[in-house]
Amino acid sequence: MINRLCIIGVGLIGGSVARAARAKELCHEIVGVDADADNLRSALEWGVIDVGFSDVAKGAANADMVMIATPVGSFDVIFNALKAIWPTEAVVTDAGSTKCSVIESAKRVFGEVPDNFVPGHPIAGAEKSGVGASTVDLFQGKRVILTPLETTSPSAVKRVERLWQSMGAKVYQMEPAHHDEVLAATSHLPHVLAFALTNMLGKKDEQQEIFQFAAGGFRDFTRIASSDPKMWLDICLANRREILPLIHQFREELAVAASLIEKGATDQLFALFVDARGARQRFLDQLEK
Ligand SMILES: NC(=O)C1=CN([C@@H]2O[C@H](COP(=O)(O)OP(=O)(O)OC[C@H]3O[C@@H](n4cnc5c(N)ncnc54)[C@H](O)[C@@H]3O)[C@@H](O)[C@H]2O)C=CC1
Ligand SMILES: O=C(O)C(=O)Cc1ccc(O)cc1
Repeated sequence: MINRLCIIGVGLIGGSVARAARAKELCHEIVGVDADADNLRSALEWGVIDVGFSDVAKGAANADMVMIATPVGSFDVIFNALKAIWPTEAVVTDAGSTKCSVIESAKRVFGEVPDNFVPGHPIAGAEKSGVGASTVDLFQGKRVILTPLETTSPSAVKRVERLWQSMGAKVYQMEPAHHDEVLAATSHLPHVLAFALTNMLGKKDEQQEIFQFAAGGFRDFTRIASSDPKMWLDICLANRREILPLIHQFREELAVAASLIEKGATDQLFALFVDARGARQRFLDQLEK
């Protein structure tokens, strides 16, 4: 049982952790920290958190579990604010979408990554943000990746693992660099593509009102372009090393498709669609495992 759970960033993810922790009775008290006064007020009013602070150090004082759920570009600021009161007896973890950048940030601020800091990432979320979008069951049946270092305390890892498991998630461990490589392909690249496509069509729409005639496929493909711009700015900058080569690779794949369409290369174009459908089916089959 956690006594005092401190959540820094009570948005979609932080708010959902708070709601799940409350519902599953995982802690006695939930302290929320948020830079956005309106968001913090809502979290208090709705009973998502018990106490609210705008000051990181005040909020984290005396907590035995701290979860950082702010955009990855804010981690230097958060770690610096925590430095003066770094809770050596507590476990500190995070939910950031990139892991090498978070670890680098900890190294910049502390010299080395504290052994009670467990980097983590729930592979669950939505295109919405803020505490108003948080739900009690966001992590139910979802995966969470922890990327501990060799120096990370095994008991701290266990406590974070148990926290996510208690919220219904399945926990995996990965090397931080491997995490960033995998997530660049399955999450970061698709978001960049959705933003780019929607942006391109948005410019056309000003002249042609094309969105009026968009079907379900457009909605499916572009849902994630409604995601928070600040969060995705931070992710793209933090993991640019992995994202950029994939964008170049995608360009080549698109050029192949364009050339096959141009040539009317029926068999090859058909094979490309068959291969893509097969790959997606393999992905769907894996989700059921
Ligand atoms: N949205 C998603 O689907 C997922 C997001 N993540 C990661 O989780 C983290 C949080 O994402 P969301 O909950 O979606 O964002 P959000 O925008 O819903 O919530 C973030 C909260 O952090 C607060 N905040 C920002 N900077 C702060 C600072 N310096 N001090 C205190 N509070 C600050 C904001 O006011 C906001 O309320 C990000 O690192 C994101 O990459 C991970 C998995 C899924
Ligand atoms: O909205 C969606 O489908 C997402 O893909 C949400 C998401 C966004 C960022 C992450 O790091 C993990 C999950």
